[in-house]
Amino acid sequence: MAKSKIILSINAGSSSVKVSIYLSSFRQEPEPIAEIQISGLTAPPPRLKYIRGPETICKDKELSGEVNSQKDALERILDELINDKSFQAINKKEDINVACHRVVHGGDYDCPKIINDETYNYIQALSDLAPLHNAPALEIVKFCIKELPQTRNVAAFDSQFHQTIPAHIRTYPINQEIAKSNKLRKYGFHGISYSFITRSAARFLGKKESETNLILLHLGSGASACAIRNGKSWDTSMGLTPLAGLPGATRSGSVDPSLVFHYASDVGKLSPNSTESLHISRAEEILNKQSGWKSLTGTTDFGTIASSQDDPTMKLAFDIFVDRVCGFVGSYYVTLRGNVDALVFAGGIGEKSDLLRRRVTEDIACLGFAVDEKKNSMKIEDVVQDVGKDGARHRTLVCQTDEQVEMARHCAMDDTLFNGTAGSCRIHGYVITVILKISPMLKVCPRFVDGSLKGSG
Ligand SMILES: Nc1ncnc2c1ncn2[C@@H]1O[C@H](COP(=O)(O)OP(=O)(O)O)[C@@H](O)[C@H]1O
Ligand SMILES: CC(=O)OP(=O)(O)O
Ligand SMILES: [Mg+2]
Repeated sequence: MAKSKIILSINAGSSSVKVSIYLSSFRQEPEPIAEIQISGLTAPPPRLKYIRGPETICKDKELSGEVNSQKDALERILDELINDKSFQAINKKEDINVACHRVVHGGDYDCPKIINDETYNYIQALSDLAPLHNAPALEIVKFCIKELPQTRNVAAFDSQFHQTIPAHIRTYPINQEIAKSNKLRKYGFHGISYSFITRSAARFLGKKESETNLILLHLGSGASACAIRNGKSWDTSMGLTPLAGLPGATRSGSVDPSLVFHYASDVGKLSPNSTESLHISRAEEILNKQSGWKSLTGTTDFGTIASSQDDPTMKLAFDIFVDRVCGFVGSYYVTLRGNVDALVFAGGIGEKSDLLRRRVTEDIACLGFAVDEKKNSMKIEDVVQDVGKDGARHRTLVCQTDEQVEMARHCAMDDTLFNGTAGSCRIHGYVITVILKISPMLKVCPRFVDGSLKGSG
């Protein structure tokens, strides 16, 4: 019987870093032993929450100036875990066997990969297509490779779940030669979350996943919608990048593409914040980082917007969100031909704002969705909770999504990720030595290239 391993699941979102720690045996459900997160990176001061087993160690501690990026957040999280003498599972860095990283843009990858030279470079090349996510996630990967040399690093991709989107939905009506050579298509994101929600909702409904049709809403700092047809992604609102579709904390969501040319004369130029690892134009920077709730209201916290509806500015932001969300629900209702087992709300806003759920369901009542006022205003405590009105044509659910456990599951269920060979990685001058398990994989997988090991996941 193989030894249990400690898996660290690292979810670097645009406004938070959430880390869950699991004790895991091969092909068993990972057992959660602690979770720790730093949120509010776009609405300082950031806040720390740490739960170990049944104990809440720290609920909502304000952090002073030292945490400014996702990498800072992970550094702080690791310090907290290693210095917690009561946390027996991790006494030293070497106790962490696998670090699984949420990487938003995985291009054509359709499954998680061990991070080695090849996969690292592939992900880095996609950084410009997920400017709020891939570069910060890679900073975290780099940090782990340097600080946790004994740990196997795995990347799980938000885009991998959407590889099933059919050609007529994922193709943009542009020159197809250019589209193919530049890989311009709809990729879609939040897929790790959608995979968790689909499985959880199907189980809740007592249906086989492969027979379940859902409209899913992951509404957090970044927000998107997804149509699930027979358990698989059929359409989703984000596209080539996570900017498309719904507005978010700092993102505009979809706007007329020509808007960019009318915004200001210099927005096409490279932003001063462009770096070696991320080339971003002023236009992309404005639409990704200086739009959305921040530009409309001054806050990125949708909780504040929802609770300030007497203020016309806050009301406008809220109404815009309801309008755009309803637009996608209507569109996905049609693309699923009305075969919808449930509408599911998830993500920070979807799980916490009963007002948003009520307003959206009121506006799509013509499709047969309705929430029960009492059920909808109750605290969401289960993984999936029914908030729908008895007798409504379609069910309405809330799912407390868990991207970290979904990633840990990938690692626990897959032989290569859990037991396989880890490739070493040479990044920015660091040559990282790894636990190289002498295995049959050696024959087919890794090859030495100028001193570093190039392996495939
Ligand atoms: N009570 C609340 N009502 C509405 N929105 C909330 C509430 N609490 C938190 N939020 C929103 O949830 C967002 C975070 O969602 P989350 O899914 O955790 O974000 P991330 O995209 O960083 O993963 C915050 O930006 C905040 O706007
Ligand atoms: C893809 C995306 O927007 O992720 P998040 O909501 O975590 O920022
Ligand atoms: Mg998120």
